[in-house]
This record gives sequence, C-alpha cells and structure tokens, in this order.
Amino acid sequence: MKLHLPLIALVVLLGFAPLVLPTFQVTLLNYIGLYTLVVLGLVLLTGVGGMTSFGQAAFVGLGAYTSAYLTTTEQLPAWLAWTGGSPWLALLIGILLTASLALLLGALTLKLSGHYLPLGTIAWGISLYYLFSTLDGLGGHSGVSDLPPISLFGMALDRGNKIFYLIWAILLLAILITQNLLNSREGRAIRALKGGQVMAESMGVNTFRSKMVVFLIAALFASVSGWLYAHNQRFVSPTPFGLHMGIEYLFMALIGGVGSVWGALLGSGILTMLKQWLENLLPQLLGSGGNYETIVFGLLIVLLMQRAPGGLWPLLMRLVPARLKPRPDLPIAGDDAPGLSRRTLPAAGQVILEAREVTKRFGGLVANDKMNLSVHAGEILALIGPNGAGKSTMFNQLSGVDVPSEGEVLFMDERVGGKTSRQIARMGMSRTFQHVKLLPGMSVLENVAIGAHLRGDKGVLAAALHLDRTEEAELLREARRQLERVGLGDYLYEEAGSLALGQQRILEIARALCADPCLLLLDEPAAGLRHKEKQALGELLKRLRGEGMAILLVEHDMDFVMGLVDRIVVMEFGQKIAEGLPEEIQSNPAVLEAYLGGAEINEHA
Ligand SMILES: Nc1ncnc2c1ncn2[C@@H]1O[C@H](COP(=O)(O)OP(=O)(O)OP(=O)(O)O)[C@@H](O)[C@H]1O
Repeated sequence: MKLHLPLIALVVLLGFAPLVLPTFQVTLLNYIGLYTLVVLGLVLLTGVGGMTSFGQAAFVGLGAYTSAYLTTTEQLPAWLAWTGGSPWLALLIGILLTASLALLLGALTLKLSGHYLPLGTIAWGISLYYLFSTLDGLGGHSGVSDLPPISLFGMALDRGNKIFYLIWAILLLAILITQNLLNSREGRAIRALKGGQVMAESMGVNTFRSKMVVFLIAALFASVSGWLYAHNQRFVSPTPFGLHMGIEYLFMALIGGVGSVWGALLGSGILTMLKQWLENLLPQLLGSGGNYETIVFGLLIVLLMQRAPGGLWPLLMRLVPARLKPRPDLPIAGDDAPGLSRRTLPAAGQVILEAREVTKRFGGLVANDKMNLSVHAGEILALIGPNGAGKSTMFNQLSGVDVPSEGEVLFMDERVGGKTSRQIARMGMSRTFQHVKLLPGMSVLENVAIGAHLRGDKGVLAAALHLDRTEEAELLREARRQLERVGLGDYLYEEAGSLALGQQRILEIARALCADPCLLLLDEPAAGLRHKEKQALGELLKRLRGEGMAILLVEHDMDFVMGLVDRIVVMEFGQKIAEGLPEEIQSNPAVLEAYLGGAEINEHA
C-alpha cells in the first residue's frame, strides 16, 4: 500500500470531525494535534536520531511567548514595530528566534554523548522555563492574556472548531515533510545516527550536521506548536512549558513508538484521552480528588516499557497484513536514465596507497613497527599475519581511523593522517568493517544507498519538499546495480538485519562500491561466508581488479587469499616479515614459522 493512503483517510475523517463532534471532543483533538507536532520532532530527534531531549517543552514555550509578547505589547521596540501585532509575523519571528537558539544550544550540547546529552537538555529546558517567568514584559507567573486570534483569509480562528483545521493542516504537513525527509539521502544519514555513526562518517556523512538538522527541525515543530497553542488558548503562562511537560512529551513518544512517525499521533492521542478519562474516573472510584492519574500513568509507562519497549505502533503494525502495510516510497530510476557520474580510475600500476615507516605505539607496546607497503591500481594486496600481529592497527592507520605515532600514510599522494573519515571517503577510499556495521531495521537497498551519499547533493529542503526525486531515483538505482553486481539483487527490500552474516558482509562491499571508490579496504571479507559465497566474492574482486580498482584486504582465510591476490604482506609482532607473490609466501620459511611452526600454509590460518 502506498504510504500516503493512510494520510488521505485521516484527512477525510478530520475534515468531518469538527462538524459532527461536540465542542469538548474538538478541544481534545486540538490538544492531540498540538502535542503530536511536538512529539513528531521527538520521534525524529530521539527515536530516529537517538538523542534524548527533555527540553522540547521549552521550545514550545519559546514559540508561544514570542507570539504572546509581539501580539499583546502595545509599545513594541522600534525594530519590532513592523510586526504590528500580527500573529503570522510573530510566527515568523518565533521561527527565526527558535532556529537561532536551537543552533546555539545544538552546538553546545549535541557533541555531548551518553547521559550528558539528556542532562544538557534538562539544563537548558529549565533555564528557558525560568526565563519565561522572569523576563520583563512576559507577565511573570501569571503570564500574558488577551492574545488575538489567528486570522486566515479574513476569518478569525477564534473558536476551537475553527483553529482545528489550521492545527491539523500544519500537523499533516509536518508529517508529510518528516516522511519525505526520512525517505531521502539526508534521511538515510539521519537514520544512521542511531547506531551507525562510524559507518556513516566513513561513507562521507557529516553526522554532526545531521544531528543539527534533526535538532533544528524538532525545535521548529515544537515552536510552531507553541504558537498555535498560545492563540488557541489566547493566554500563556510558564507552567505548560516546564520540565514535567518535557517528560510528558517523551512519554507520548514512548507510548506510540518513538521510532515511528505515526506512533507520534498514536502516543499523543492515547496519553491525552487516557489522562482525561482517568482524571474523571479515578476521583469517582477513590472517592476523593487528587492527581491519581499521574500515579496510574507512571505504572502504565513502566508496564509498557517492560512489555512493548518499541511502543504501540510497531505492535499494531504487526497485526496488519503485509500487503496492507505502508511501504516507503523508493523510486528507482530506469535503465535509460543518465546515471551518476563516475570517478576516473588511476592508470593500472599507479601507486595509490603507500605506508612509509609507519609506527604505532600503545604505551610501551609497539603494534606497528616501521611498516612499509604500497597498493597499486588494478591490484589486490593481502595483509596477513597471526592473531595480534598488528594487522587491524595497520588497517586503521591506512584508512585514517587512527594516526601513526611515526611515519606517514599517503593516499593518492596526499597524507591520510589528520584527515576526517569523510575527507578520506571523498578522496576515493571506501571500506568494510571487521564487525559488520549496518542498520538492521533498514532495507538492504537503503543500507547500500548510504554508500552513495557523496554522489548526491540534494539537501534537507529539497528532500522535505520532494524535489529530490530524480537524484533519489539515481542513487537507489546505483544501490540496486551494486547489489545485483554482488549477487544480492533478490534481497533489495528485505531488512538488512534479516540477512545471514555472510550476506551482510557482501552488503558492506556493495555499499562501499556505491561510493565509486578507487581503493577498496576490506577487513576480513571472507569471514562467515560459505564456500560458494567465497567463490562468488573472489570472482567479484577479480572483476573489480580487472576494472582498475585497487583492493587491500586483511584476511585470515588462506585458501581464499592464495587463490585471489596478487601480492601478500605478512606481519608478525608489528613488523613486516615477508612480502611477495602468493606462491613465494607459501614457501617462505619465516612465514611458515610464524604461522604454523613450519607446516605449509594451505589451510585456514
Ligand atoms: N587501542 C589499543 N590499545 C592498546 N593496545 C592495542 C590497541 N589496539 C591494539 N592493541 C594491541 O596491539 C597489538 C596488535 O593488535 P591488532 O588488533 O592490530 O592485531 P591483529 O593482527 O589485527 O589481530 P587479530 O588478527 O586477532 O585481529 C595487540 O597486542 C593488541 O593487544
């Protein structure tokens, strides 16, 4: 089922709602719409991006108070006088103010990791809350009243059933924008934030920028919700923008399903209705007034986290038959489309990667000792050695993940040390990982398309407005092409996490190829592969070599290495003990001694 069908159904239902429902229910729906807008931001920020924020209510307050101040103050400062009490111009100022503050707060807090980030959001959430009650002109704890209603096409939205349409139109637009964004090049970068940052950076994604984007969007959604809230209530006071409300928004996200866009609506709806219902029911049941609903909520949340940590939306989706499930829109360009531009590969034999006297020390331990090696275009070089020989450490120096203590690594005649993974990816080096790094819940096709990140340039705005479709179709076609090339063409729409380990390794190679590299670094590509898969991988790597690609692999499987590579570098105790053709290495006494105490290398080492 196409993804916008549920949207159309919802629009029709909502169109009739204020005409048939009693005022009280319309008011409830208005609140659900306002809360969902904030929670939608949290889904992006927390559920998708993996950054927990307790401070969203403060951004709601910022939007609300900005409009309250601008539309009720009689003598505005001269530089703001042009807003003339218009809620729409106040919205514009609110958006600009929120964006500026979000950029500042994001720059200060988003680099924090672990529990420091949520603590940071609590800190600025509390600061903003106190600012609302302290700043001159904002009415202190009693707040600001008599806000004008929003006018639209000359009609004052002064009643719940009128502003209803504006609230829900803005919310549906936000849902659409969020869906569009998530199903795009930028969206894949955002979805990689939770659990895939190292991989994403090595594919050229600027993960800090992606974090900033979701933080900004979440703040703007909250601020617009605040603006609507203020003009719906026609009154603002600090209470609804405090930390407790920040926590309540998180609860809504958690109940609905913090990773799903529609979960935001479900969570806000359930919490709002349930709260209302419990507020009425519990005092009657218990025979006295009090905040019993908060206690019941606490218990319900604990229960939910035990039983359905992913929230209710994923549970509901499990009940829906596969053919009715909403499918993301994944356009794939036809074969007649022009295709992405490709890098010109260096001439065969040209030195692409060179390690010069690379030494790496960890305290007193010398993991790499004056290592020299070079990789040429159109060549497969294997780096082998017994466990602990220093191969992974060398791999890290070569790929720029780590900087040598002494010596240097040159890639395409430029120093690798000190460059970011992104810069190195842009130069044409692409890699796989010893421990597979992919996004298990994302489709195989989209996982591989992350590799093509640097081959597109459409940004957030283009994605949100769906103006990126041609480029997106090209990127996905490239991902499909690489998947077909490595033999995973039948698995495009499977979840990557459902593939066998061997297939996941192959997926990583397809992803690396999607970047159109001139050098492939493969960390134990044959580990976990069955015999036939290894043969197929060997054939693929030979084909790539034939096309002029340089390939460096670290590998333990000697059968695989000996039948495939052009040259081998052998390491032991951090040093190079041999270098040469496979047949030379197989009979090199030093190598035989290092590996098997003298036996010939022809089995798995
Ligand atoms: N970050 C680190 N801090 C301290 N010691 C390290 C670090 N990384 C690696 N080492 C040490 O450096 C030596 C080489 O390790 P490395 O992982 O590079 O070997 P390897 O050849 O890749 O081994 P394996 O085949 O088992 O993966 C080992 O003694 C290891 O304990």
